Amino acid sequence: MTGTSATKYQAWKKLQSLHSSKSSKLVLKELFASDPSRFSTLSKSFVSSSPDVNILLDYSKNLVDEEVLSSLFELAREAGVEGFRDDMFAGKHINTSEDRAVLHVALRNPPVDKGGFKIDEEGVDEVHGVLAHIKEFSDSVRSGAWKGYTGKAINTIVNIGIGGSDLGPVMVTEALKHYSKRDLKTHFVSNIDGTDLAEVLKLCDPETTLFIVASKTFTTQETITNAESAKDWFLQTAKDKEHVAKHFVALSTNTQGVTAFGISESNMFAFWDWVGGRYSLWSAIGLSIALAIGFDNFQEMLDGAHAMDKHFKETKLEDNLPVILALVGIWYNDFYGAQTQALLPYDQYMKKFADYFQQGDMESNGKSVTKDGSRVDYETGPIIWGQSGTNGQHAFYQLIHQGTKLIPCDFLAPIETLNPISGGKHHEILLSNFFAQPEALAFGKTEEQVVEELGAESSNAALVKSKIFEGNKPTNSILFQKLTPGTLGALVALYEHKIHVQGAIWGINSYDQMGVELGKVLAKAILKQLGNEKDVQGHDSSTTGLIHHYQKNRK
Ligand SMILES: O=P(O)(O)OC[C@H]1O[C@H](O)[C@@H](O)[C@@H](O)[C@@H]1O
Repeated sequence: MTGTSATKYQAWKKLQSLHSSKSSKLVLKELFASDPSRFSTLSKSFVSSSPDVNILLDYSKNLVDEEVLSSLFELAREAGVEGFRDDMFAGKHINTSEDRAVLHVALRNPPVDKGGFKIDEEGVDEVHGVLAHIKEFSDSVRSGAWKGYTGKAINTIVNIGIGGSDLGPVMVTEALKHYSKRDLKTHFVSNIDGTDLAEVLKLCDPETTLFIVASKTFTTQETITNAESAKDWFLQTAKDKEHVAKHFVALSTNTQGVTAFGISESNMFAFWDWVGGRYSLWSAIGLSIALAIGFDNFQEMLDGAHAMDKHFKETKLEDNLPVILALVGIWYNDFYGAQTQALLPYDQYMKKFADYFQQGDMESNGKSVTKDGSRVDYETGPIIWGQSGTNGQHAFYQLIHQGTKLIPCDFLAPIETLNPISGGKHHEILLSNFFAQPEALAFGKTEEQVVEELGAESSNAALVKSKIFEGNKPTNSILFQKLTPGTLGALVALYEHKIHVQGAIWGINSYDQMGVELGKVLAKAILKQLGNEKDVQGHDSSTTGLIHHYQKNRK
């Protein structure tokens, strides 16, 4: 069961021996040649009618055969993935180190009488009330009914937050820009570097700007400092503190912190400790999303995620998209020694998708002890990276094709574009690349092909070698109908559940983030010492030397 060291599972041992005995025989060219129905066997669809979502996952271009796949599913069963999944949906405290439930699925759960899951946990029955508050508020700002302190409507939103209180809204407002209200500008300030806030404030008019202070804990140094500075900037013009109420709202679980900051409770949108920061875009943290794209679109995104939740909860493992993605990922991560996983959306709107899942995946599964406190003796979470195609093709694909590292890639693309300019020509070119890259990665180019192509020049042996593509590089292809709010919701939930399944198999706690603490504590201690050289105490010679160098040279 979860918390167990993964190497103890029989299926894990079996996979190790399968890797030793047959990895050299898992050659995509041969696997495809010997099985004409490989694509139809190893591709699965997720279909929802409300909202309308259609996602095809083709995982046939992976270095797996029937035996490997069935052992991977055995591993999932042996590790108790199904029970652990059900525990999450039931509100059990699967975040053991913090003794918390993990209920981002409750944020997109319809009422039980409308087909929602029954979840018992404090706060769950408040979810729809907060959604109603988000609707009421976003409708009133978008319609112009909400007025700033001089009676003007709001035309600029500034979300101040960091990590999970920033990355989700940033990714989604970009991904769903097509649906956004263009006369309402949305900006995001996250970095403590004053440049971030200063540059955004240059674009704002205090009379027409609404600041959203987004922080689960309301103690995060970057966010509180940025919010204080934004308030000072606002009051330089507005003068009267009473006006803050019209221009500042808060998204938080910390009512006391919010009111101490000067934001009234009626301008606070609550959420609960069972919402992890990196899983919070579905909560009040999504207020900037609802403002940008309207509440109906926000709701459709929640519904798309819920449809994926149902699929994850109710579909047998062999047909379960998040489980399949998780298991093939584990095959490369733990048996082939792959260090990274690339996310490559062929949709410009999804250009922040990989950035978003850097936190989603790496903060969740970047752990090295199991839930029962033992050091793992296997690899856990992969390094997530990527960017939108075809830009990546002209930047880093060289290394994926011909470098020495194994980089499993997920390719994602919409069948229909939202911008069919020039008669759809751009989209056809984009998709031809989406189809070509996984094909090239899988099947490569042999020496014979290169020699034939080069003709007379083939006497140059080095040139021939440089043009060979070894191939056999694994990919998943995810083809969805169109980038609608519902589809985006389903795609994000797909990857969330992939992370959950991998964490369950590795026996780690995917829902705490102790690793972000130490640096924060040290920075606070150092901040107190920066004023005076004499105060710089308790550090190694490198850190002391760096601080002294700064102190001597600052102006
Ligand atoms: O919303 P908050 O509380 O400001 O936290 C912002 C971020 O802080 C830390 O980096 C982590 O805990 C993240 O998971 C979190 O998203």
